[in-house]
Amino acid sequence: MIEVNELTKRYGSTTAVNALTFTVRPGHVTGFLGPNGAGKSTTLRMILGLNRPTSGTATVSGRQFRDHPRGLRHVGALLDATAVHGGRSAYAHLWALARSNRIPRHQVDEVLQEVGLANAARRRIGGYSLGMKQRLGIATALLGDPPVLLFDEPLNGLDPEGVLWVRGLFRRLAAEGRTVLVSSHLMSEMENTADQLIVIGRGELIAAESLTEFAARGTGASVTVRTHEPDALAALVTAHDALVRPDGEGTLNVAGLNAARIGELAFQHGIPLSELTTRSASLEQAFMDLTADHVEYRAGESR
Ligand SMILES: Nc1ncnc2c1ncn2[C@@H]1O[C@H](COP(=O)(O)OP(=O)(O)OP(=O)(O)O)[C@@H](O)[C@H]1O
Repeated sequence: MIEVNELTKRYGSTTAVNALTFTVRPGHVTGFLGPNGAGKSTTLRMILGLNRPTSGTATVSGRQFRDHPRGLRHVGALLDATAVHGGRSAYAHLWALARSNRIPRHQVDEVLQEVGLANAARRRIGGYSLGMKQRLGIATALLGDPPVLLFDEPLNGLDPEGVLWVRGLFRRLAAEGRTVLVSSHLMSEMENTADQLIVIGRGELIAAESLTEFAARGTGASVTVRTHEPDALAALVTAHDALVRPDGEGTLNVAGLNAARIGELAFQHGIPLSELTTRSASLEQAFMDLTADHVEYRAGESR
């Protein structure tokens, strides 16, 4: 369990994290989402005791990280996969960490096997691709077999097979009863990865709910209607307060009325329809709508 309470971090006049409060429960993969600069990495670093909060607290299994004697056996984390000594081999890197955390050697072999790096373990990390470095970062997080795991943008640089593997791994770790927190700035990465979401923007909490609840927000759903009498249908639904946008030959995009009501109106007025399809807004769109007021940088605008 991770508990963040009124957590705040200021850098001079910049408030990176502002009175953030949330709980991450075991047994779930929790997505930690927010646009670039929202404060995700700063929050993760405070949970890990790497940054000191200006105020508030962050605890893991009820204790602040710096008070915990078990190190990597307490929390495993992947923060920046490229921040490793390029001259060492993956094996040497993991074995050094294992020794200093009193982790038995066989766990080095096990995690290398788990992440698919067993055959590359003796090669210099400097020659690794970004995807291989991400796998090594995940191996490092798993090394101490910890009950709580944090991953900052772990899908960066992974190929599609790697993404599928990571999703399966996270689900398995959660099913084992561990607490798994995964950050991303892309909803599309989280919708098949996480079952719980914490959404932040400009350092503040925007939403903490299940993916199902998030999807049910259903902002911006519209209906695509095809007919050979588009003008008559457009006039009809507009008279019932719908918004209509032509969408190609004989096709209208209608917002503000549901498909059942549009079908009923068309039937009553003798307008034949050849298509009537509800298009729910994508989760990505719902995420963008939700965080629109909290985006620090936006194309074509100065701050
Ligand atoms: N060491 C620092 N000194 C000054 N400002 C900082 C520092 N670290 C972070 N910030 C600022 O704090 C805010 C939050 O940054 P943070 O890296 O935590 O966001 P993020 O959500 O992880 O973003 P990204 O998805 O781009 O990694 C940003 O405005 C950033 O510029």
